[in-house]
Amino acid sequence: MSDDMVMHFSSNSSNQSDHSLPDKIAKLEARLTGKTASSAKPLPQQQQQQLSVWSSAVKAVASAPAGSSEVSISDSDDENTGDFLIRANTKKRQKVEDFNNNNNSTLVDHPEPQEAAAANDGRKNDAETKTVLDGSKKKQGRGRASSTGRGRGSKTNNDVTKSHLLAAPASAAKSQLDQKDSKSEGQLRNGVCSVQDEDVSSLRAKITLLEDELCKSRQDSSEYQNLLRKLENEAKELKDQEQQGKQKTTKVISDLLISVSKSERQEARTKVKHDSLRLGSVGVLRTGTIIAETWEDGQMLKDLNAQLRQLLETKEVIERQRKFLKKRQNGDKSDGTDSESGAHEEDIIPDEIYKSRLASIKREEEVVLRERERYELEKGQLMKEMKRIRDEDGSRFNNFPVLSSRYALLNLLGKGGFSEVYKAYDLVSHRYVACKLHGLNAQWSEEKKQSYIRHAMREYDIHKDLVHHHIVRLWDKFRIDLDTFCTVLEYCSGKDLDAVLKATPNLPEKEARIIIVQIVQGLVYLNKRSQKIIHYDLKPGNVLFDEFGVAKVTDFGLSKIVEDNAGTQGMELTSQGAGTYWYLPPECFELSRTPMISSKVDVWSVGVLFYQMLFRKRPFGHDQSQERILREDTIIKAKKVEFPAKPSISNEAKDLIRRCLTYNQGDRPDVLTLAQDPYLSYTKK
Ligand SMILES: Nc1ncnc2c1ncn2[C@@H]1O[C@H](COP(=O)(O)OP(=O)(O)OP(=O)(O)O)[C@@H](O)[C@H]1O
Repeated sequence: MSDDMVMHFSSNSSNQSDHSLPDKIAKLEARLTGKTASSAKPLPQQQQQQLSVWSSAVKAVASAPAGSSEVSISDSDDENTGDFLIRANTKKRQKVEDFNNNNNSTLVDHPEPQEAAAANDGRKNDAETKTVLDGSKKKQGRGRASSTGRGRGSKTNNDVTKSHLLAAPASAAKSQLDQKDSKSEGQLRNGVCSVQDEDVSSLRAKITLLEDELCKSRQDSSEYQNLLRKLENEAKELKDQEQQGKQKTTKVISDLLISVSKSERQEARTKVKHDSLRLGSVGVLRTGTIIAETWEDGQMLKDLNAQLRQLLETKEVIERQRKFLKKRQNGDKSDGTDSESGAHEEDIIPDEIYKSRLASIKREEEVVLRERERYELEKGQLMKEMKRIRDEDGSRFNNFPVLSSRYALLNLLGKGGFSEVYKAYDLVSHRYVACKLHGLNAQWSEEKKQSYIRHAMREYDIHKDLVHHHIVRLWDKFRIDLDTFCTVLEYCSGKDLDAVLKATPNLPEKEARIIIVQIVQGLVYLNKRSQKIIHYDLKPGNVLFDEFGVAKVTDFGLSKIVEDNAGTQGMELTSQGAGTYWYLPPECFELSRTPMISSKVDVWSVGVLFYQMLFRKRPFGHDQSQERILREDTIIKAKKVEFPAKPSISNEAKDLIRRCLTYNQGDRPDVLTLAQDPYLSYTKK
C-alpha cells in the first residue's frame, strides 16, 4: 500500500514545483515522527513501518530532479500544526463514522462542495487514483483485523497517516494537496462503499436465500404436520380396529369355550348316567320323617356277585364230588378189595380232574374279585364325579361368568372345605388357569370371617413368590364381593395324586419313585430360599399333575415360614391339630410341651406318600378316622414301619421309606439331606 501511495503522490505532484521542497520534506518528516509520537500513543509497529516507508518515499521524491516529480507541501511549522493534525484527523474520523452510520440507508456519500469541485478538477486523475486506492483499500479492508487488532481502528490510523499529508501549510501546494486529499478521501469512501455494497448485496442475497429456505422449511413443516395428523388418525383408527378386533376375538373365544364347556358338562352328565346303571347311584332312603341318601349298587356289582356266587356253588359241587370219591376209595380199602394193587387209575383221574377244576375256579374267582376291586375304584370316581356335578349345579358361579374382566369361568374342578375350584380361561394371557373361589360363610361371625381372610392372605403371600417347576404357580388374586375372593393358579390338567391312587390299584415302583423325586425337588426349593418354608400339608390331594405328567406341589394354606432365628431344634408349632394326621410325624402330636418342628415334618410326609403309592395304603392308621388316630395315639405309637409282602419292592425303596419314617426327629434327615439320597438321584454311575 505504501508503495501504491508513493506512486500516487509522485504521479500527482509532477506539475507542482517548490524549491524548498527538501527542507519542507525534512520538516514534514520531523513533524511526522515528532508530533505523532508526542500527541498520540506510539503507533503500532506496522504503522510505524508504513510511516518510515512513506517518509523515505517522500525523501526520494524530494531528491528527484525538479520537474520529474514535485510535491507541494507547506513549510509551516507553527505551534498549531499538531492541533490541526488532530483536528483534521478527528474530522476525518467523524466523516468515516458518519459514513458508516449512514451506509445502510445511503450507500453513496455526497461530497462537500469543495471536495466536489476538487473532484471535478481532477476527475481524470481520480480515475487513476481510484484504481490504486480501490486496490489498496481492499487490501487494507481485508487485513483490517490482523493489522491493528482493533477492527475499524486501522481505518482511523490510515486517516491519521493521511492527515499528516493533508495538514500541510495553506499554500498552493497545500490547496493542491487538500484537493488531492479530498479526492483520495472521496475515492477511499467510494472504495469503502463499494466493499460495503458488495457485503450488503451478498448479505441481501444470503437473506433472500435464507428466506427462501425458511419458506421451504415452513412448507415442509406444514406438510409434515399434515402427514403427522394423517398418521395419528390412521394409528387411532388402527387402535380402534385392534380394540374391536380384540373384543371380537375375546367374544369368539368365550363363545367357543362356553360351547365346549357346555358339551363337556353334557358329556359328563351322560357318562354319569351311563356309569350309574353299571356302578350304582344315590337313592333316597326314608325312615319315618328322616330322609337320607343311600348308595344303590349298580348292575356290574350284581353281575360280579352273581358270578362269584356261581363260582362258589360250582366249587362246592366239585368239592362234594371229591369228598365222595375219596370216601369211595377209603371204603374200598376197608373191605380189602384194593389192598394189593393200590389206587386204581379210574379213581386217580377223576380226582385230578376235580383238583384242576377247583384251581380254575379259584383263578376265575380272583378275576371276579379284581373286577370287584375295579368296581370299587370306579364307584369311588363316579361318586366323586356325582358330587362334583351336584356342586357345580349348586354353585352360583356355574353360568360362565367372566371375573375381573379377564377370567372366563368354565367348569367346576372340585369343591374343597371352603372353596370351589373352577377351570377358567385367562382372556389376557390366553391360557387355562384354575380359579379358586374362597367363599366366606354368611353365617360366620365377623371375627371368623376376618380370621379366614387373614389365613387366605397369608397363604397367598407365601405362595405368590414361589416359582419352581414342581410348585403350582399362583398368578393372581382379587375380590369378587364382600364375602368372596379368588386366587388364580396354574392349571394342572392331570388328576391329583389322590385321584390317581383311587384309579390305580398300586403304582409300579419306578413310577412312584419319579413322583417322589419331583416332590423332593419342590421341597428342596422351599428349603433353599432365604425364607425357608415347611409345607406341612403334603398329601395326595395336594400333589397335582400337568398335561405332561409333571408333579407339582400345591396348597400352602398350612405352610410355616421358618424364622431366621430358628435353631437346630426347629420352630415352635403354634397351630397344633391342623393338618391331615396320616401324613404328620409323631412330634406334631406331642402334648407335654409345644412341639418344635422343621422341614423334617415334610420328610415324614414324603415317606408316607411313597409307601401309599407302592402299597395302596398308608403305613399308620390307614383305616382309621382322624378322630380315632388322635384318640388312639396311632402316630405317637408309630415307632416302626412294616412292609407288606406284596407287591415286592426294592430294598433301596424300603430303606428310603425307613429313613423318612424315622420316629426320632433328631435322627430323621431333613429335606436337603434326603435330596442327597442315592435312591433319589438319577445320575449314571
Ligand atoms: N391348580 C389346579 N389345577 C387343576 N385342578 C385343581 C387345581 N387346584 C385344585 N384343583 C382341583 O380342585 C379340586 C378342589 O381343590 P381344593 O384344593 O379346593 O380342594 P381340596 O384340596 O380337596 O380341599 P381342601 O383344600 O379344603 O382340603 C380338587 O379336585 C383339585 O384337584
